Amino acid sequence: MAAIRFNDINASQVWAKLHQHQRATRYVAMRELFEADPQRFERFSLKLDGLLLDYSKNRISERTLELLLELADVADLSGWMARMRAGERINVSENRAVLHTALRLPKDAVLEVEGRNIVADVHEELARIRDFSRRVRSGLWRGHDGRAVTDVVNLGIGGSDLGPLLATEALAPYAQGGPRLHYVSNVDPAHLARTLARLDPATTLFIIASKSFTTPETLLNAQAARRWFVERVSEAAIDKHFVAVSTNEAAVAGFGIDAANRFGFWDWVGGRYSVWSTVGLSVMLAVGPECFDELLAGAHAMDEHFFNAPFQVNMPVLLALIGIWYNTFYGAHTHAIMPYDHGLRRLPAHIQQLDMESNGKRVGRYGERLDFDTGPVIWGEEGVNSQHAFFQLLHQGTRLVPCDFIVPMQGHYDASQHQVLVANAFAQTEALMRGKTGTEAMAELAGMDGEVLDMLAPQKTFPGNQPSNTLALDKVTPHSLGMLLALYEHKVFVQGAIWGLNSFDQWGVEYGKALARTILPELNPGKNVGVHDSSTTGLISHYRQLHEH
Ligand SMILES: O=P(O)(O)OC[C@H]1O[C@H](O)[C@H](O)[C@@H](O)[C@@H]1O
Repeated sequence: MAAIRFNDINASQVWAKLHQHQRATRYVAMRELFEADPQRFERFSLKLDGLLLDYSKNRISERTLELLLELADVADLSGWMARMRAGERINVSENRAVLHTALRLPKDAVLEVEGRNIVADVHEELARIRDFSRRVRSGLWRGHDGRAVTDVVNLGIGGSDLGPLLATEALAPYAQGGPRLHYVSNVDPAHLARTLARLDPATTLFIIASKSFTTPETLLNAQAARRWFVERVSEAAIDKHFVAVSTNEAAVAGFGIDAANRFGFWDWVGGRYSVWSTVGLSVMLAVGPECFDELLAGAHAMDEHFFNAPFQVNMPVLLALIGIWYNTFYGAHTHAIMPYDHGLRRLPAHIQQLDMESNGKRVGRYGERLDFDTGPVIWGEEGVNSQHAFFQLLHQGTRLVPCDFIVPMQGHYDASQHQVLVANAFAQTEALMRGKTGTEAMAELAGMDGEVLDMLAPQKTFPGNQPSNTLALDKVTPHSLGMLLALYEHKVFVQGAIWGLNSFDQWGVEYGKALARTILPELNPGKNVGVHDSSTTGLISHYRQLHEH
């Protein structure tokens, strides 16, 4: 089928067919689909290495998938995949290639982009952070007074914080004597102050992680950390305690960091896709280069699967299509992510940035206004805790909330207690799917007085039909974590490609940066306040009044 040149995917026949199909099937209960087909799990699940994707608890049939796969063809998904993989400048608004997949290519691979084998560049920087990490972890790298590093503070925000923080926490069981890691992202001085209060400058290493090296939050924290260090030690010792990860060589030098202490990457790595680059230095320091290599290998295994598996057995493609089914055709506004693993508790935050910054767009890649809903609101919390917080709404609220359950089959700690975690996850997906009918609720209340029964039965009824995917990892290892994160990256890519938008810019965030710049000087008593709405003006003067006394 010929690809659509301009983004009128919603004018395609298959788009209309999907709407029609949704209208015709929307009242089908998943529990009936399971009853009618004992093979449903086998037909709607996939395995890849240590990862099982069960997507059978969705409001889908073979026909639904057939139509969704047709949609992927009409949107020229395979063309967009090939363009990304080859390094074409598909991030059109910033005129950049999108090559985070190149960061996990093995050393002997070759990827020529605009006349240069970028795999060699990638492995050169990787070798540098491996060498640095080994020296720090083994104690060869010493602070100004000869002591080894015990604590590392990563100063970064957004993609320069969330991915590394998540990976460090998820892989904590692999740390084996590495330094303690701390992540400071917020410009709220409390974040840095509380972290530094526990640290000894002589045994602390700071990583300033900023792709652009212009992000105000990170630079303010970096300057404050530098002041804290210089006051307690000396300017001359900075070289032993500050390193930077950035694409901006000049700004790093301007900050006073030696070229030997700068680890680079490239403009074709988006911030939210950068944990695989030298931005992952903090992860490598925490768990060691061998584990980091395994993380990369896991992501590469997912890349190979994504680029090569037929779409009907392709995990990221299926997750993306099912997401589009609810988002676009059911009008579901949100998507919840529940990791049943304490180490993965920051996964929802990472996916939130990955997905919402990538696909939170109302304009297509050609600049045209999109006439349909795009990226959903991503939210979530670690499993079990979330059951005691917001699952009530999932079970009995009025909203359709598609969910992902991420469940390791094996934990790193007490096995029998871990089993309770797994049982909870499975039980929730079952209950959300099955629900409890009015008749079932009545049967449970048998023997009760009629009026009480009429009042109670509806309240003890659960509509069910709440869809979920379960991602069952054998265990959270560097390899399976790499696979999991790459799976979500590609899911987001597929959705963006089908909706026809550029998943790789973030003008809304850039706009936010400019806004604070205007108001900051106006907060100072005596300074002119420009024209704002009465609310903003009122808030500014409220602040000033409090600071005048
Ligand atoms: O790494 P930096 O250049 O400091 O950017 C940090 C973050 O800044 C903004 O929030 C961008 O939208 C993110 O994508 C980016 O990860």
